Formats: sequence, structure tokens, C-alpha cells
Amino acid sequence: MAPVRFTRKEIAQRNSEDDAVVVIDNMVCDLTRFLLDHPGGVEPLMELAGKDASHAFHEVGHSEYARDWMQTFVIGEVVEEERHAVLPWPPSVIDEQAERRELRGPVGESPWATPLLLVLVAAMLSLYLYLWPEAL
Ligand code: HEM
Repeated sequence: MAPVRFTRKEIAQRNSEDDAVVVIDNMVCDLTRFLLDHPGGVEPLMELAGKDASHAFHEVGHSEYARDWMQTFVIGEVVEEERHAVLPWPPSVIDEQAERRELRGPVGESPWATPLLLVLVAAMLSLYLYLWPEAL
């Protein structure tokens, strides 16, 4: 069965505690019956009712469990022409990428890294020979 499609204008009207709908990653979620069960409280959900909550949802760093739970509230999707780019998921993918960048460090990506290393080795060798000329 084809999923139900909603325009962002239709969603914007569903912003009350009796009818609270948000968009997360282009999926339309009816959170009306979830409001009181949300571990993060009613307030953050009501602030976003009728709106696109994708950014807020990801920024909180919701667990995979929360993500799976969220799927149970999906009632449809945003019409094709009004969809936004979806953020990568799971966050571990983002974290791993960030970690790899951190491991590489600022020098790892610099074009000066290799010449600098060579100069350092040459300087150390000269110092060594200067201090212990008999080593030759
Ligand atoms: C269907 C949508 C949502 C589901 C199923 C959901 C579920 C959860 C769950 C299970 C937690 C506990 C921590 C975790 O396991 O990640 C949580 C915490 C929280 N959520 Fe949500 N959430 C939803 C939407 C949102 C939205 C749209 C916001 C908006 C900002 C939000 C804000 C928060 C906050 C602030 C916390 C508390 C974080 C903390 O104490 O560290 N949630 N949520």
C-alpha cells in the first residue's frame, strides 16, 4: 500500500496537545499519544509540534532504541517535492568519521607534513654528527 503523503502546510496545523505531529527525516510522526511517555518530556515535543524536528531529534543524540521507537509513530511521509536532505544515521557513522579525522590530526592532512619530517630528521642527524664526530 502506498504511504500517506502530507504537505508541510497540512503538518503545520497539527500542533496541539490533542494532535501533535512532527516531521523527522521526511517521515511524518504522530506523537499525540507519545507526549507523556517521552523520556525527554512533553515540552521539547510541543515546541516542535507541526514542524520539522529532524535537526533537534539528531542533535539530542537519541539512541538507536529511540530511533526504532520513533518508527512506530510514523503515519506517512512528506510529499516528494517538499522533502529535505536526510542526515546520516546511525550517529556512530558520524562519530567514526570524526574520530578518524581526529586520529589523523591536523598534520596528517597538511602537505607540509613530509618535508617537515625530513627537515627534522636531517637536523637531528647533523646535531648527532656535530656532538659525536667520531661516530663517522
Ligand atoms: C518519535 C520521536 C521521539 C522518540 C521516540 C524519542 C525518544 C526518546 C528516548 C527513548 C529518550 C531517552 C534517551 C535515548 O534513549 O535516546 C529521549 C530523550 C530525549 N529526547 Fe526524545 N524522542 C523523540 C523526539 C524528540 C524530539 C523531537 C526532541 C526535540 C528536541 C526530543 C528531545 C529529547 C530530549 C531533550 C531528551 C533528553 C536527553 C537527555 O536527558 O540527555 N526527543 N527521547
